[in-house]
Amino acid sequence: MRHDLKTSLPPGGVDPHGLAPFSARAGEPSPSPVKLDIRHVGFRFGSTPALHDISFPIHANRVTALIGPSGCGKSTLLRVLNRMADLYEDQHVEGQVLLDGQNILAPDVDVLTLRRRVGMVTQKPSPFPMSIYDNVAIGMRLNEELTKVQLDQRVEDALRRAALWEEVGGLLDHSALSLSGGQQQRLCLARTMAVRPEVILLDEPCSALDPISTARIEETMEELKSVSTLVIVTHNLQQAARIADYTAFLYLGELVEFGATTQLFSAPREERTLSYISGRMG
Ligand SMILES: Nc1ncnc2c1ncn2[C@@H]1O[C@H](COP(=O)(O)OP(=O)(O)OP(=O)(O)O)[C@@H](O)[C@H]1O
Repeated sequence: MRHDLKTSLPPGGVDPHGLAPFSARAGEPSPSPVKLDIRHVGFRFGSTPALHDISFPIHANRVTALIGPSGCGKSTLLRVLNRMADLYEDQHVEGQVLLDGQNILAPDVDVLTLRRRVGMVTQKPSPFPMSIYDNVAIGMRLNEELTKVQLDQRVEDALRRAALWEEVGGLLDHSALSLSGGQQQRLCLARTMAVRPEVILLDEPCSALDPISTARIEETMEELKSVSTLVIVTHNLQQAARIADYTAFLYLGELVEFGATTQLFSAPREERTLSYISGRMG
């Protein structure tokens, strides 16, 4: 059942800690085509269901946030979007995900090509056991013909966008495994951005970052929108309200509500969304 909850929230939405209203983005996002169309997606680990009949659009050159309590299926849905979920044993997926109109869940899709178009930054950083430079350069070396100068420039650009250049610019030949957890997280972000995917999936990309690095990554996401489509899983509702154009709220594997972030945080249509964003659930 739908409720009009408009009158129960302050303008801009509520803070789960009761500190201040969310500083939600102003106004509705301007229209843009659908890049990924999620249609009736279901997912099971063996006989255990994790996603039920999820349908919503991911708009091109916009940021879409996936929010919801722990275990509601956010990461699983993200992994379906570039077929990383294929790597689970005994997994069952149903429905369709159309990327520019083509169903990426079809069995004949080349997943390596798909993952070049739809890149992912996982929740747990996974740097390769090689130098910092090679970690960022590896995807470009495999996919593009670049001169050394071009490669150096792209590595620097990706590390700058990931707010890591100032810390590692002089240590590019050091092992990536010598970096701290937060630095490794930013390195993996640089590695994904360096190959310029059309869609970037980010699973809690700021979970190990300090506020300054978080702010820089949020600026980068804003910049990346001109060339990419972004989907971000975040537990930080303030962050979703700040950076996302659209937000999807999942609960127990179901999509409860999808809409423009401004609307979802200031005038949620569903009682469960209100409970979650006001800190009464989750
Ligand atoms: N490899 C797996 N095998 C079996 N069940 C799994 C597996 N991975 C996740 N699950 C289950 O699927 C459901 C969704 O998990 P998922 O990691 O997608 O949730 P989430 O919303 O991303 O959680 P969190 O916010 O804690 O990261 C949970 O019930 C989880 O226990």
